Amino acid sequence: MAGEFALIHALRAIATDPAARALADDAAVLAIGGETLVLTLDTVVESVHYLATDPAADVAWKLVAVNVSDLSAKGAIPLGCLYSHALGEEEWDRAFLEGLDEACRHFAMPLLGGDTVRMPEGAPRSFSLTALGTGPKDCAVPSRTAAKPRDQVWVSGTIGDAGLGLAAALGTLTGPPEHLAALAAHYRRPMPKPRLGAALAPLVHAMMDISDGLLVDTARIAESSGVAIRIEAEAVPLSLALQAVTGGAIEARIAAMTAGDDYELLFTAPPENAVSIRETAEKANCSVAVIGTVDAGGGLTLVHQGKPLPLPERLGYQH
Ligand SMILES: Nc1ncnc2c1ncn2[C@@H]1O[C@H](COP(=O)(O)OP(=O)(O)O)[C@@H](O)[C@H]1O
Ligand SMILES: Cc1ncc(C[n+]2csc(CCOP(=O)(O)OP(=O)(O)O)c2C)c(N)n1
Ligand SMILES: [Mg+2]
Repeated sequence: MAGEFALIHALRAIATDPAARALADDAAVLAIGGETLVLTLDTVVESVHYLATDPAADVAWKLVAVNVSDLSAKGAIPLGCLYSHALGEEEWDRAFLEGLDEACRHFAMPLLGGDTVRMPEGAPRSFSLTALGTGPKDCAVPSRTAAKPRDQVWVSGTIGDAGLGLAAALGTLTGPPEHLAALAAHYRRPMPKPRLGAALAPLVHAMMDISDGLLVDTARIAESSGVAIRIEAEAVPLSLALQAVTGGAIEARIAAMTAGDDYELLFTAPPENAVSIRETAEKANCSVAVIGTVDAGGGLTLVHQGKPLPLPERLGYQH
């Protein structure tokens, strides 16, 4: 099979239960009695999702955070998690558990169980986590399929920090040490926002988290929803650290929009909800920005200072 896309396509014939959302969403959505259970599973693999040199506690944090990010995008509040641990060196494993404990406490997601295995000598390690959350009570669980013409496109936080943070962690980026440290922290310790996601759920049409890259994930909403989306490159929020290190020119913006590992929320909402969205974000102490618009039609277009900008060859990360 050619890769991630082909495999997931083939799996759709098996995962026909409506709760699977046709394997076209961030999480499964299972109605149980009057409640909605939201379920997701993400894995981190050495040398693919984290560096062997990353501190063990940060690897555990990332494992928890990438899963909480999927719950957040569905407006779900964490309920608990199960994880699978590949045994390693004793000290490293101990530090990993400290990070796991810290992250589970931070996101109020108790560890409920899991599994432990040993990989063959020398094999890279991987850690999987299944997160469960409770979906919103008074509205539908936001999907990738509900963007509508006239919607505004929004993102939370800033984009591209983790991508540069990887370069900082690899030592291939130069700049003021405090900025490099801030960028590396974005890479190692993503900060998803479950309270913001839950508060936004009633106000949005489509919502997902950005894991593979802003452009590719926006293209996924456009395709799933059967709409056209136009992104204004200059409206994409960039951190001061990213601007200071890169200068913030259009090439750096494009790199930020395609790097991935952001774990921010990407959502569309009707313009009449804009004031409530800004108030909601302020209450949650989070920043949000309008970066584009939804129209009838299909596909993704990029605009820079009013002029069309050709899409980069690579819109984001692909396995
Ligand atoms: N091995 C698998 N078995 C079943 N479903 C899968 C598998 N791999 C991916 N999926 C599903 O495919 C969809 C897209 O996957 P992915 O890109 O990993 O989602 P996300 O970015 O939200 O973590 C999701 O619905 C996910 O549950
Ligand atoms: C060592 C290393 N190289 C490259 C990356 C970049 N990267 C790897 S996977 C990924 C996308 C997110 O991972 P994925 O498994 O696709 O998560 P999902 O989309 O399922 O949430 C990115 C941006 C990284 N995080 N670490
Ligand atoms: Mg992915």
